[in-house]
Amino acid sequence: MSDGSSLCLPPVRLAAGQFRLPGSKSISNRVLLLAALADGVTHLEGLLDSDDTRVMLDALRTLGVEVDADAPAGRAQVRGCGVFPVKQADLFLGNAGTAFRPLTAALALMGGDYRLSGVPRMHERPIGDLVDALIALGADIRHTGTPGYPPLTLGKGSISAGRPISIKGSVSSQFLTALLMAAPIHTGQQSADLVIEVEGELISKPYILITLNLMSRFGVTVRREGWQRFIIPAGACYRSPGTLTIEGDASTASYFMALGALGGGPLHIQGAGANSIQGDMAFADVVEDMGATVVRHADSVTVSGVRVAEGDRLKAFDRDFNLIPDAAMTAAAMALYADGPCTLRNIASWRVKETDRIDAMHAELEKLGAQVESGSDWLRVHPVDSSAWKAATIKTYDDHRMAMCFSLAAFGPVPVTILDPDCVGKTFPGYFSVFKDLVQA
Ligand SMILES: O=C(O)C1=C[C@@H](OP(=O)(O)O)[C@@H](O)[C@H](O)C1
Ligand SMILES: C=C(OP(=O)(O)O)C(=O)O
Repeated sequence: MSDGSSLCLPPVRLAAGQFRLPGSKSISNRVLLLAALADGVTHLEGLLDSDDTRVMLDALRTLGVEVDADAPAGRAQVRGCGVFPVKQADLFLGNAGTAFRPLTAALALMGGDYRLSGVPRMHERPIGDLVDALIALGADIRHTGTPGYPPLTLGKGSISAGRPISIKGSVSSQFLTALLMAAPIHTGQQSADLVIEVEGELISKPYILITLNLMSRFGVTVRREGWQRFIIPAGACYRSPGTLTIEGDASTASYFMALGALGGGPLHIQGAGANSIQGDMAFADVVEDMGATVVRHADSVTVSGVRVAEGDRLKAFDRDFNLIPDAAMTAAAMALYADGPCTLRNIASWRVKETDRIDAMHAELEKLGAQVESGSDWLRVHPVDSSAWKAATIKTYDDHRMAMCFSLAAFGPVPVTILDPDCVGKTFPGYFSVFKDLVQA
């Protein structure tokens, strides 16, 4: 069905079965960097094998870190080296925010001649708040293209962290994550604590909890005062935890929770559950509120639901999605089958991700026959009556989540064609083959 550049999905009615999630992108890229900075060898299990982890692995190897990876098996062995031995490198980081932002901070604190670049869209994704915070600390960073955006050129700098570092958190939580993860490069040699203060609003907070959890697994416990102040103790430095198993990706789980909710289920999703450290597991509450039945196990979730292809409807919602911006896109696609208009609020960060996701969602949902409204930080989707569905060709804007979300349109009565389905490779190259195994006409 796929000719490489498009994939036509015929209408489906049912979804059931079981499936193991690929490793979490957020955890994989964090632990690769933490392991590279730590003292000792770290054995990683369950590592995600995708575009985003590949650019991180390639960058670490280029920087002289010894990494022995069996990517398809999800295993890697990383020999940590504290400060990277290669002092001059040109790093290509694709469109991986979880590689670009933390590596910028780590390399800026280490000092060296580095150039960091990505795909054209990465050069439209802001990084100015992080760069300003690092420059205030004494780092030498220049924007070689548009001010405030990659590509970046890093130099030696002269780091002095006597005063609290201030970082804005209203554009991306990854800036605070980057400073937190890099901080021990500096604190390791200092006799004073390092204080990071968040200036103004902080979005996507659960990702900060992932960062703090993983830092503590590598021996660095950060003191947190609400969401305003983070204190990294003097002398803090990373130590390998030995072996670390990465849980399944909770954002990816959202597509399968949606499948169970729309296609009857039961759909048993293995690899992340009630014990997960990922905020996106809260998407289980969203599908439950829409009328699905969710059973939460320690590291799996089972979702059963209605059969929208037979005319059943999900309950409409009006909610704030700031804490789960990635899984929120899945809710926007599920809104096609709701019993009233669904409103997603507080999602301004969508505009600076893989594409402008508010505009992209708006345009593509309309092609299916939905009435859609949107504003600077919100989106409202009106459900589609079965007679109003249009067989559409969906643009995916090189955004893996657009492609995965729009597979859910296959529960409508007409075929849906997904352009460039391979863009799912950013986080889940095998998505469409698993999708086809779990659905039935
Ligand atoms: O830290 C992370 O792993 C992430 C943080 C979120 O970004 P923002 O903080 O920019 O919302 C999320 O959208 C991204 O996919 C992964
Ligand atoms: C926003 C995303 O990615 P990134 O880590 O590149 O920010 C995402 O995966 O939805």
